[in-house]
Amino acid sequence: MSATVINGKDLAQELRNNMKEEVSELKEKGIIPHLTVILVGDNPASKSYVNGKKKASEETGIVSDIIELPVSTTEEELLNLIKELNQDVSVHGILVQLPLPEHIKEEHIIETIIPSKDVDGFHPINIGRMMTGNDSLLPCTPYGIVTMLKSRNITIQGKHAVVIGRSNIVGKPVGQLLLNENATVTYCHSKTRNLKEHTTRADILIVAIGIPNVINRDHLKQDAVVIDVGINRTDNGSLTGDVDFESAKSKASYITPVPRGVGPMTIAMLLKNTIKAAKGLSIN
Ligand SMILES: NC(=O)C1=CN([C@@H]2O[C@H](COP(=O)(O)OP(=O)(O)OC[C@H]3O[C@@H](n4cnc5c(N)ncnc54)[C@H](OP(=O)(O)O)[C@@H]3O)[C@@H](O)[C@H]2O)C=CC1
Ligand SMILES: Nc1nc(=O)c2c([nH]1)NC[C@@H]1CN(c3ccc(C(=O)N[C@@H](CCC(=O)O)C(=O)O)cc3)C=[N+]21
Repeated sequence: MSATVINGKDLAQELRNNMKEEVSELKEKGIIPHLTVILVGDNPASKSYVNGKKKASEETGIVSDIIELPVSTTEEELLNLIKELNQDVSVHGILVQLPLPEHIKEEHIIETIIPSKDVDGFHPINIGRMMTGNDSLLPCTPYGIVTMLKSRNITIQGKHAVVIGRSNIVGKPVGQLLLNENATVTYCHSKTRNLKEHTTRADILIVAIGIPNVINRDHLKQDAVVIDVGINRTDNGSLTGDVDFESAKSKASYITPVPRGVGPMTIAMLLKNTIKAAKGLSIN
């Protein structure tokens, strides 16, 4: 038996097709959904992600602009730009691409974005609302993962979900969303002892580490659902996940590939959040 592959690229395309209609309905009411992405410095990987976001936005009719700033930009300058965008009624979503140069404190930036325009879902207000189960803009990668599971009617309730990774942008919030969906959640990280003892108990295994191919079939329970969040660039320039795909595929029931897995879903959820922000659905 070999796992069913959940193709995030195709699902993201399907979602974008549906969003096109929603965007044209908004436009008829005079609302043009508008996302502004800020990129500080010239990290090539960040540039490539940001361009992917712009392309996907435009496909759905969302207006998207990229503000590119030099690496020498001060924290104060960036904060002032965000405050201007917070006030600009034509802008519905603000995304500051991470990571930022070392002299800029990420939390200062994230906390300055008005929660109603925080389409990344990283502001403590949005995180807090997610934790309390209230309406919020959800972090895009976790939201994309839950959407992928639901698209295949994979039951989350009552399942044991094991998350490897506890970053603020992926690991922690994906565990919280799965808990909100009534999973029993275990978090693992770099200090976890006997990782395999935990992972082999997972019905759903979420891998968000950032080390190529460290998880393989020996880490899995038979027929586990495996979601690979990792994006690692190999020496020959291609992308690979944190999961050894061929090995894991031979034991899993469902698996996501890299590329064409979680990555495109992250962008689709960003667009969804931008539309939600444009509708003014989040009360901040
Ligand atoms: N597909 C997508 O849309 C996205 C993909 N990514 C990718 O996902 C991966 C993770 O990203 P991110 O969460 O930002 O990364 P971070 O580096 O912030 O976090 C990595 C996590 O993995 C844990 N970890 C590291 N080594 C091990 C190990 N040997 N065993 C178990 N746990 C370990 C760390 O533990 P500790 O906390 O103890 O240090 C940490 O919690 C990266 O490859 C990134 O590129 C990220 C965002 C979006
Ligand atoms: N403020 C902020 N928000 C983010 O959401 C954010 C960020 N900063 N910093 C970096 C990470 C990473 N991330 C990805 C999004 C899409 C793909 C994606 O679409 N990947 C394609 C491949 C793209 C390619 O070929 O380069 C795929 O996996 O198929 C990957 C990674 C968002 N991030």
